[in-house]
Amino acid sequence: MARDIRVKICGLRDAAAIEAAAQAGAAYLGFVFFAKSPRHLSIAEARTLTRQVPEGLAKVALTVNATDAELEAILAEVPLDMLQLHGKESPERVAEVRAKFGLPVMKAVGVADEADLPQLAEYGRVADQLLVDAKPPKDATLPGGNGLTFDWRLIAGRRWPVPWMLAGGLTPENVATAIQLTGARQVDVSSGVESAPGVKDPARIAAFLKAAMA
Ligand SMILES: O=C(O)c1ccccc1NCC(=O)[C@H](O)[C@H](O)COP(=O)(O)O
Repeated sequence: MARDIRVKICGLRDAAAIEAAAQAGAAYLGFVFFAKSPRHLSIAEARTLTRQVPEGLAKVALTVNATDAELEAILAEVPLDMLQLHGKESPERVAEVRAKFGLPVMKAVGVADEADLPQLAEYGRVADQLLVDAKPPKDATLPGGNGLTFDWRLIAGRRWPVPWMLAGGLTPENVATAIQLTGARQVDVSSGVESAPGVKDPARIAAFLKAAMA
């Protein structure tokens, strides 16, 4: 029987990948606004690309410590359904962005060990959703999209007051095990469905969705 799992494909940069994700049943598409990322889109590129997203898929803007002015500039041009805050935004900043911009906010929290878990409860009080991601290494250039997993047993059976999504090093090969171990109802992937950094592979996108939902 098919599982009712909602999948987010993050870091989309081309129409073929959007089509593959939509056809295979993705629920969310992520667009990265972070200049250091190989998945970065300019506002003009994002405006063009988001026009190709079929009705019903949630378009998520991923930002890192963005200022109000940066968020305003994105939202003035690009039709979006959710903001993903993937930097060091405090719980107060999450609440402020949510109130100011009127969109649901998903806060990413990096997990490496037990000590990282209280943050999830804290952000769960102010965000609409949580992205439970692998913590980036100290010397990483990117705060996410690094293709690293964390010990899924750390969050097995844990629940937070808002919906949450599992991320970090997921692939078509390991996503079913990750879902089984953690009880996640939503999963997110970026580098695990790429053929090179920033280059999405439509076949791997389809395989990921199939494995997540099987
Ligand atoms: O993907 C990026 O380039 C990125 C850049 C800056 C901040 C966050 C970024 N990605 C965040 C995501 O939501 C990824 O999908 C998530 O971290 C999982 O990535 P991966 O381990 O590559 O599947």
